[in-house]
Amino acid sequence: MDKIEHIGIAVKDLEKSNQLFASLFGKPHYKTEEVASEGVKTSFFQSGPNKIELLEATHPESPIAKFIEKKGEGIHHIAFAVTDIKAEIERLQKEGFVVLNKQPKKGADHKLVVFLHPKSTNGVLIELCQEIDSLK
Ligand SMILES: CC[C@H](C(=O)O)C(=O)SCCNC(=O)CCNC(=O)[C@H](O)C(C)(C)COP(=O)(O)OP(=O)(O)OC[C@H]1O[C@@H](n2cnc3c(N)ncnc32)[C@H](O)[C@@H]1OP(=O)(O)O
Ligand SMILES: [Co+2]
Repeated sequence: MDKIEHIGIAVKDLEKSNQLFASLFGKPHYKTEEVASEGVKTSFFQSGPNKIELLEATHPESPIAKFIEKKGEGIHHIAFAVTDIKAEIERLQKEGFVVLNKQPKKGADHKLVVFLHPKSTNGVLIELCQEIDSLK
């Protein structure tokens, strides 16, 4: 795992939170993207080398809707950049982590992604991301 790729924050109202974080960072988000397969609408902010991903649920069954129902708005996951997501899945399964999707799936911001169950990572939902362009 090379670096933190982004921190995901669950929000109820993406428009409102876009304004809030634009005033926090002093600049607007650089993109918004819907990921229908995840039931989310996202917006991304760049702050120096760091990225923040705001996520709003697009339907009640969305992981974000369930998270907010249970825990309210707040940090939802930490995503790490990896160079070989398939090798990482193998490695982490051998290490005993619970990989939620054995096949990488299309994420936002031009990435392939995998998630680890928070119960296997001290209660923090971990996402692994590989740039789609870097696929061998
Ligand atoms: C891919 C687009 C974008 C990107 O970056 O590219 C994204 O990041 S999309 C982000 C949204 N998608 C996901 O989160 C996919 C992975 N998540 C899941 O598969 C589920 O949310 C899962 C399995 C983590 C939980 O789903 P479940 O149906 O089991 O919900 P429960 O409420 O029953 O949760 C079980 C248990 O886990 C705790 N939990 C749930 N979410 C989180 C979280 N984000 N961080 C920490 N803990 C979490 C929840 O509190 C329950 O624990 P308990 O002690 O039983 O209360
Ligand atoms: Co994410």
